[in-house]
Amino acid sequence: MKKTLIMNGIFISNNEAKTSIKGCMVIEGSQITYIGEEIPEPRENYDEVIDGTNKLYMPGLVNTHGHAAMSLLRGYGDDLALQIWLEEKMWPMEAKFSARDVKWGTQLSILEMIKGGTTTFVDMYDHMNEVAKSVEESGMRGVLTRGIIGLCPSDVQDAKLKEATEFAKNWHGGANGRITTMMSPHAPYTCPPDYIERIVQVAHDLNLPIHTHMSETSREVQGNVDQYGLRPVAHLEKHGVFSRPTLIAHGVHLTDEEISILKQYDVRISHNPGSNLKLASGVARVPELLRAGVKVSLGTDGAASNNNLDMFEEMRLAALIHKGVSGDPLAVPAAEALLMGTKMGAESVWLDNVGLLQAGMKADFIALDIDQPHFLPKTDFLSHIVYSACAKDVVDVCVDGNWIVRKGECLTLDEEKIKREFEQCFDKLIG
Ligand SMILES: CSC[C@H]1O[C@@H](n2cnc3c(O)ncnc32)[C@H](O)[C@@H]1O
Ligand SMILES: [Zn+2]
Repeated sequence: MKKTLIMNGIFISNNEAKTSIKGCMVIEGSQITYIGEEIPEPRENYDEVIDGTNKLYMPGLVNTHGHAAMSLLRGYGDDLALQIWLEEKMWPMEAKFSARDVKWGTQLSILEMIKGGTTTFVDMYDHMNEVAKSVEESGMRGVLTRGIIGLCPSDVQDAKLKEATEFAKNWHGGANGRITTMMSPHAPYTCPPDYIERIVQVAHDLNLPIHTHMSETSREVQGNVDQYGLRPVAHLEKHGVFSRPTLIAHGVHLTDEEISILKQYDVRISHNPGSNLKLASGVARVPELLRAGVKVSLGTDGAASNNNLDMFEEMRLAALIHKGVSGDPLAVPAAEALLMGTKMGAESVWLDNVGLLQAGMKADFIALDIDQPHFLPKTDFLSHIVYSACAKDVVDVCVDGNWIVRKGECLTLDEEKIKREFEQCFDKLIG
């Protein structure tokens, strides 16, 4: 088993008294086995010794909601509200997407994500075999799910459910355990109740979690009340969704009572501040959710509603917007925002062994080049990560003990080829 020593680095630690330590980290196979100030064994005992001078090591970022292939729609349909954006812009274009489009759109997003420090991402889309194969090739982690929109004839509903089931079954535990799967009714407004119940039944049969969009806009909430006489939380509860472990994307419009129901069921919320701001959906009640003990993580959503996949930006937005809205500077402190982007993100997708630099955890970590003006003074690196850093600062990325980015270059995917193929797909789509 390969044994690597990284020395002279600064490491973000989970020790509350000391948020970073100057020292070294040891990786054996796919695991972190040591982190501390001293070198635990003589240097000759290691297969690889890395000088971490001027590097800040931190856990890889976990993006808990997105649609990677939507990079093909970046900059298309800007400045619209969700429902019009979906119905008039996204869905008509997505109807033209082939498996090849999803492959190259996804690979472009994977490149953007891993070069920017994201080591795990959640993806809800169509043509998911292409996404899974791309994750496998890239070396990163993926929590993948075929998103199901049920506004279609019953034979099409049946076919989509079958495809989602086969995908979830075939890929759960795939890519050496780096891929896990979920079942996904797209949203309460796109899946009739009986269809939601059938999807929940499959999640029970396969022992898998559910991932869905919910309570993203006030229009959605009102529409649910008008159509079903219930707000989305009560509606999904009634149709059994929360009987499975559940990850909700957005959860912007929630009452106090709904927050306590979500807590009771241990439902997790993927907060997507960039997308919520861009689509004018509102600002999620993150401080209240956190105070109630709900697990809140961060997602970018797709590149068409963000318009990048930079998780540093989401951490910064999460730390800033809730201060602005509440008038409370402690609404989301920097340390909480970092946890949301790392450990809470991992826990939100039921990965308990990633998201922290600690012995016994998986070696999913990134290094930032801190020999740059915006990392001075060398005082509080946790603060610098949340308030000052960005995706471009990432130089090295390791997932499951394997380097997938070194010196800013992706080692697993062919960047030039991906850009070429992506542009060909795009030209064909608009041609
Ligand atoms: C069926 S695959 C996923 C589906 O979701 C759409 N989508 C992208 N962003 C959002 C969002 O913020 N709310 C709801 N739905 C969204 C995407 O266009 C795909 O059709
Ligand atoms: Zn989404």
